[in-house]
Amino acid sequence: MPSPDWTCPATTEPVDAVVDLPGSKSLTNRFLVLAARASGVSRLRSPLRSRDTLLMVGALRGLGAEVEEVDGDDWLVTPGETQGEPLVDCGLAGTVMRFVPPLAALAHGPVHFDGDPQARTRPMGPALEAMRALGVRIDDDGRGALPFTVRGAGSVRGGAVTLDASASSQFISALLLSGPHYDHGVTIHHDGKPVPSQPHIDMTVEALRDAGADVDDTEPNLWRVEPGPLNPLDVQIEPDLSNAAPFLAAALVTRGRVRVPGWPQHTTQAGDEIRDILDEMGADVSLARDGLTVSAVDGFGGVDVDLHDASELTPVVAALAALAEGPSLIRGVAHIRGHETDRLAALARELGALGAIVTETEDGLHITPRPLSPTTFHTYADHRMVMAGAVIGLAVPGVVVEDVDTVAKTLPTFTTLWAGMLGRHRAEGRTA
Ligand SMILES: O=C(O)C1=C[C@@H](OP(=O)(O)O)[C@@H](O)[C@H](O)C1
Ligand SMILES: C=C(OP(=O)(O)O)C(=O)O
Repeated sequence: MPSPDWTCPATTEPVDAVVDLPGSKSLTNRFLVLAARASGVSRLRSPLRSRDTLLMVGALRGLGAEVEEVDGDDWLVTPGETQGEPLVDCGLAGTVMRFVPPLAALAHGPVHFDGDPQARTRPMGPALEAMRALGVRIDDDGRGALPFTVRGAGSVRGGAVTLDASASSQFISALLLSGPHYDHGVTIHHDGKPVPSQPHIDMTVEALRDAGADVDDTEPNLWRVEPGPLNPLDVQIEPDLSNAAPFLAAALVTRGRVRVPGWPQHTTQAGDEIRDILDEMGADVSLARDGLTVSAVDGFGGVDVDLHDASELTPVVAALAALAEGPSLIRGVAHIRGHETDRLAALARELGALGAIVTETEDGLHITPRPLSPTTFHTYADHRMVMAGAVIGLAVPGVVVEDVDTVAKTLPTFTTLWAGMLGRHRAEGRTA
């Protein structure tokens, strides 16, 4: 059932706000997976609580781990053995549908996987084939997608495998995260068009090393993780930088100022690229000890940007592009047709309906701004479409974002934070 529509708050005032963002989805879900089979109890400090991370918690509990809330803000993760025949609900979470099956292969018995209707069309084929090549039995209906059953045999041979990860970096991250538990570890060779989202693979490698794993990523398109136990973790989760993007974009749209405290000086989060993009569009961007501050006094221009490494940013950058003073070209993101929805088609349709001239290219979008008129902004179960609609709605009074709660995939508090940023401390505008 779709959730309520949301009339986006518009403003003619410059925003001047400090926005505290909850933790990173990608970091939270990696550390959860590593902790679920570590050699002791791990502590995740300030993890993200959102649909994707709670689905991950549910999946790992199904596989026998305990996840317990402590001190109001942290999670303690205690590894355990799988009981029964769990059904893992992946929702629409790429991290759950890709990261959990290689772990489930270590269970003693079958583990079933399914998810939202849209999840059944997200690419999984190369990941399933690679697992089979490493010795895992999987039953599926031959489409290379959810639903499927992993027939856990208590151990996995592992070893070397070649796969095409051009549809998603998560295929590589998934095998690496469970590889230390395989008899021969895992050596992954990518063969195909360039792998997207390199920072997310770097994040996986760094998280594995935090847990004491021996990983070799020195050669392009080749990754090796040695077999061996993982140490328990005690980690502070960074704020989610991709979720920060719409708030920072608001500084440009309103000619205001937004600060996000806790912005890391060093990070593997792909969302960090938003700093360069906003700078190129004409914002003042400064990273200091008190966080990242973005401000703007004048209008802002379009960009020509390759988002292959940071494709999560596409919806918000496209929304900004539709409000910019010149045309933009977003390149390198053909694979986001397989994200929560076909994001290129969705953005072309929705920004086009508002009045922008948007052309889909083979690997991106060409956006020419035009005066925009309010309409219903459809979101296609995509949290980042909600964020894109909100950015447009700041400058175009009357934009209605459909199914707003879909944003809970990574940021359940989005509308509250948005209202707070605008100095209106309640989730405004619900019409149903
Ligand atoms: O590993 C991760 O946490 C992610 C990797 C990326 O996936 P793709 O490589 O499929 O784009 C990114 O877009 C997604 O939001 C999160
Ligand atoms: C693509 C995304 O998510 P997922 O982890 O489900 O792939 C995203 O958050 O933009």
